[in-house]
Amino acid sequence: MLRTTVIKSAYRARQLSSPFSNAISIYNRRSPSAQSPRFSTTTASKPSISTLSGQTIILLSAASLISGFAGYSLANRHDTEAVPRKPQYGSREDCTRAVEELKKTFADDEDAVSTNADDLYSHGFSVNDHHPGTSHTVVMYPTCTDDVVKIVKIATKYRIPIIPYSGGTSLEGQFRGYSSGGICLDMSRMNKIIEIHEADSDLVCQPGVCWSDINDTLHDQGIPLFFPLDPAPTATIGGMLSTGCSGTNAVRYGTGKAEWFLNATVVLPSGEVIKTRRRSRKSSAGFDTTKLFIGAEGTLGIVTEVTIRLTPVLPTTVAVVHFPDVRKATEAVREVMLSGVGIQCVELMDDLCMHALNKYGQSENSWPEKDTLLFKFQGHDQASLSESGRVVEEIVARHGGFGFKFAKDDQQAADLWSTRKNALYACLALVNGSRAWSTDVCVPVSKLSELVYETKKDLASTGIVAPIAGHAGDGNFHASLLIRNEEELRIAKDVVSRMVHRAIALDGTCTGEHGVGIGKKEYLVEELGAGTTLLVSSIPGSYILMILRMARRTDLMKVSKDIHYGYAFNSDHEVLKERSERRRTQGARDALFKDSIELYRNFNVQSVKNSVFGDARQRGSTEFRFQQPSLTWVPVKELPEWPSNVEAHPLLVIDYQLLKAGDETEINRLWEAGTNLGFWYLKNHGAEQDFVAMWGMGEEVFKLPLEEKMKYEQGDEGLSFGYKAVGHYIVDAAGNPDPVEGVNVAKDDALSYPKVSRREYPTVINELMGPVVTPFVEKCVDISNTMIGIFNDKLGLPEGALAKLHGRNDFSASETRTIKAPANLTPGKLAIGGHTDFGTLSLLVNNLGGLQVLPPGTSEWSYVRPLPGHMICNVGDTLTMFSGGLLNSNIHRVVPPPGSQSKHDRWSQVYFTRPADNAPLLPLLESPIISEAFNKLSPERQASLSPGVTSWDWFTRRQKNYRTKNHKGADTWAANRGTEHGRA
Ligand SMILES: O=C(O)CCC(=O)C(=O)O
Ligand SMILES: [Fe+2]
Repeated sequence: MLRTTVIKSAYRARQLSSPFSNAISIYNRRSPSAQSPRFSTTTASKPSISTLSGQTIILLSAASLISGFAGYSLANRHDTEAVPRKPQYGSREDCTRAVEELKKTFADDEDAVSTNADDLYSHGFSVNDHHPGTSHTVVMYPTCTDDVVKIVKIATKYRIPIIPYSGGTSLEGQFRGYSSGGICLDMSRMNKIIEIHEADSDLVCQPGVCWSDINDTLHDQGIPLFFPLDPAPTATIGGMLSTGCSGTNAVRYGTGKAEWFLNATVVLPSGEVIKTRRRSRKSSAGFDTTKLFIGAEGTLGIVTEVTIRLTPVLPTTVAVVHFPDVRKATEAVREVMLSGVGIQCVELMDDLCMHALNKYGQSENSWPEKDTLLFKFQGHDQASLSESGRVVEEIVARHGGFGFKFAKDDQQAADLWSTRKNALYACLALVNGSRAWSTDVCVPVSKLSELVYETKKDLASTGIVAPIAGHAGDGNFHASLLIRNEEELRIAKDVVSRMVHRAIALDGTCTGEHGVGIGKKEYLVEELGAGTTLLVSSIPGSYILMILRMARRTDLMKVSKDIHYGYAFNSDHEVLKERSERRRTQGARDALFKDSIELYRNFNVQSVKNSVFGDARQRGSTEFRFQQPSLTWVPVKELPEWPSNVEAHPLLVIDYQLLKAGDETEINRLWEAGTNLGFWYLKNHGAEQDFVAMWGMGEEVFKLPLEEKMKYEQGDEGLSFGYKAVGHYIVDAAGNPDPVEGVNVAKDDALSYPKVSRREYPTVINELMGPVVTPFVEKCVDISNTMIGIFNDKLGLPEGALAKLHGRNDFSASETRTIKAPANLTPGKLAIGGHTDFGTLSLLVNNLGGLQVLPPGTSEWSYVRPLPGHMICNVGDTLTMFSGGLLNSNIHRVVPPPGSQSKHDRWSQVYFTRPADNAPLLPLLESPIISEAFNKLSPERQASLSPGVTSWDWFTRRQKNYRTKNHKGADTWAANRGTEHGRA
C-alpha cells in the first residue's frame, strides 16, 4: 500500500512540474481539509460530488477471506457439490468490538465514524425499490485509500461484511445492510478529481465523484471533452464501474466496460492495494484485470481511484416521432441503426409514458399518447445533423412514424430531450400512493419489439400500471411497475419473473444496466449457466453479499431547510447534522427532483419553482404551489432538541424489514417488547411520509371554520369517526376537558372511498382520501397485519386465527387519528388522560415529545421520545384479551412536550387496528400457550380479560364515557376504563 502511494505521488509531482504536461490537479473546494499538501492545487474545481443517488459500488465481505471463498449467488444451483461455502460472519459481539476498534483508529477524525441511528438507517434502506432493507451497524466515511485499508483490515479481523456506499441509484436492492451487522463505507468524502490529462483524453478521480460533475468541470474549464456514460445524474464513478453502468449514450459509446475505465486502484479483502493497469490507452500485458472489477458489484474489492477515458464533445440535436404501436417503433429503430447515420441515443417511451408526461411532465408540449421514439443525432456541423435527420425521417415514415419533429435549435433540442429526462418521474406520479418497482432487461435489438409487445400484453392482463421507457437502440428497456400494496407486489414479482424468463429465452439478459443486486440473483444460473456462475464464484477472495445502497429521499426531506413542507426531526448529534447538511447539498438536485414528483403525485402540486430541473449550482429555496385543495404543510423548522436533562424510557427498536423477512431474532425481540412494556419502536417501515402527509390533511381540516367542522363531530353515542373539537373528551376522573383538536377517519371509509361506509367527512378529507388517507391506511393495515401474524404464531394459535378476527374488509372501529395539541399548554396539564388503547395494535408518529408510559410495577410516568424514522407501536386491550394477558396493553398519557419543545404545536398521527365489530372479546384458549398463561391469573384479572362483549360494544362503551357531555362524575371515568382492572 505504502509503496503504491509513494510511486503515485512521485509520479504526480513529476507531472505537475513538467513544462510539457498539461496535467491539472484539482481538488474539491468544499473539502479543503481533505486536500493533501503533496498535491498542490492549481485549479479549484466546481464541486464534483455525489452521495445520495448515484450508482452504488462495492460490497465486500471480509469474512470470505477467512472462509476461503464464497459464491456469487449460487442459491439456486442444483449441483450442490459445487456450491461454495457461505461466509461465516462475526457475531453481534464481534461487530461491537469492530466498531470500538474503528472508533479508536479514527479517533482524530470526528467525521469518519457514525453510529447514529438515522445515519445507519438511511444507508441501509431504500424507498425506491421493493426489497427489504436493514440498517448497518456503523457507517464509515473514509477520505483516502489508506483509510479504506484500515477499515478493511479491522473488518477482516472481526469477520464483518463491508457494504460500501457511494451514490445509490441502484434499483435491485444491492446496498442493504446485513442481518448480523455490517460496516457501511460511505465514499462521499472521496469525491475529488485528481488529475485531468487533456492531451491524453483521460482523467483520474476518486470513486465518489459524480459523472455529471466531471462533465460540468470539464465544460467550466473549457476542455472540449466529456465522459459519455450517463446513468442517473448523480451516479458516481465507483458505482458506475462496479455495476458496468450505461445510459442513453450507450448506442454511440458503449457501456461501462474497460474501454472507459482504463485502470482502477482497488483495496482487496486482505488490505492489499493493487492498481489494475497503467494509464496507457491500450495494453496487452496479461489479463484485463480492470474488467474483473467491472460489474462485480463490489464483491471483489473496494475501488478507491479510477482513470476514466474522455471523448470529444460534438454537436448534437434531437428529434421526436410517434408510432401506431411499439412493434413499428422498434422495427424503425433497427433500420435506423443499420443506416449508419450518426446516432448518439435512441430512446423509446410507450403510450403510457407519454400520457404521464402530458399529465405530470414539465414540457409545454402536449404529446400524442402513442409509442414514441426520441433520437439524439451527433455530427460535426449543422449540415451533417440535418442530413441525419432527413435520412431518419424517411426511414421512420416507412414504418408508420408520424409527427416527426426535428429540433430547430439548441434550445428546442434541450426541451425535447428534457421530455425523456422527466419521463421516469412523471411515470411515478401516475398512480396515487404507489411505489415503483423499476426493473430492466435487455435483448438483441431485433428481439426488442417481441419482448416489449409480449410484456405489455402480460402487464395489461394483471391490471398493474407499468409504463415502459428504454434505450431502444440497445434493446434495453425499463418497466416501472407501480404497486400500491402487498397483493400488487406479489403480482408484480410474477410479472417481472416472466419478463426476465422471456428476455433470457430471446438470448437476452435479466438486466441490461441495473445490475444483479438481490433482485436478479436467482436468474444468474439460468442466464449464464452453472459453469460460468461457478467460475465467477470461485475467483479466490470473491464475496457473496450483493447489497447495494441508495439514498432515502425522506432522509433529505427531513433535514432540508430548502423544502417548505414535511417536518423536521431533531438530532442531538452535531455530527449527523453536519453530514445531513453535506448530503443535502450533494444530493440536492436529484432528491429535490424526486421530492417534487412525489408532491405532484400526492398533492396536486401546480408548479415547482426552483432549480431542480435546472442548474445544480443554483440550488435556491424551493417553492411548491398547490392546486386545490391547498395544503399548508406543517412547516419545516428547527424544532427544539430533546432536553438533555429529561430522561426517556428506552424501547426496543424493531426492524420491520427483518420481521417481514422472518428473521427469528427480530421476531423474538418483537415478542419481548409486546410481552413486557407493550411499546416498541418500529423502523424501516417505509410509511414515514404517509404519517407526515396525514398531518397535512389534519391542518386542512383544523383550519376550517368551527361551524363547518362541527357538522362532522363524532357525537356522544360512542362513535369516534369524524371531527373532535377541543374540550370534548375528559382527561381525568374530575372530568377536566382536553385541550387537543382531532379528526378520525374510519378504515372502512378510507378503503371503500368514494363509497361511504361509516360516515361523511369534510370535503377536504374527501379530496385527500385518494392521495393521502387511503394510502396511509393501506400501509398501516399491511404493517399491522405483519405484526399480528407474528404474534399469532408466537402465541401458538392456529395459522391466521388472529388475522380472521381483523379482516381487512370486515367493518371495525379501526381508524386513523390525527391530533394537534397547541403550543404553550400549561405545564402539568394533560393533553390526553391516562388510558390503555381500545384495540389490538396502535401505530404512532409524533413530531415532539409528550407521550408518557407508566411502566409495569412503577408509579412514575416516563417519557417516550420520538425518534426520526421510527414509529412508536403499542399493544391495545383487545390483543391483551385475545392473548390471555400475555401481551401487555400498557397505560399511557400525553402531557405538554418537555422543555422548550412545549413552545410548539404537537402533532400526533395514530393508526388503530381494532377487531371486526362483531368479534367476541375473550382469550383464545384453543392455544395451549394462552390457556396456560391465563389459568395462572387471578380471578379478577381473568374477568377483566374476558368481557365477552363484542369488539364494537367494548369500543363504544369506552368511547362514550370519554365524552365530556356524558361525564356525570368519577364513575364515568371509571366506566371508560379498559383492561387496567385486576392488574397485579
Ligand atoms: O399522541 C400521542 O402520542 C398518543 C396518542 C394516544 O395515546 C392515543 O391517541 O391513544
Ligand atoms: Fe393511546
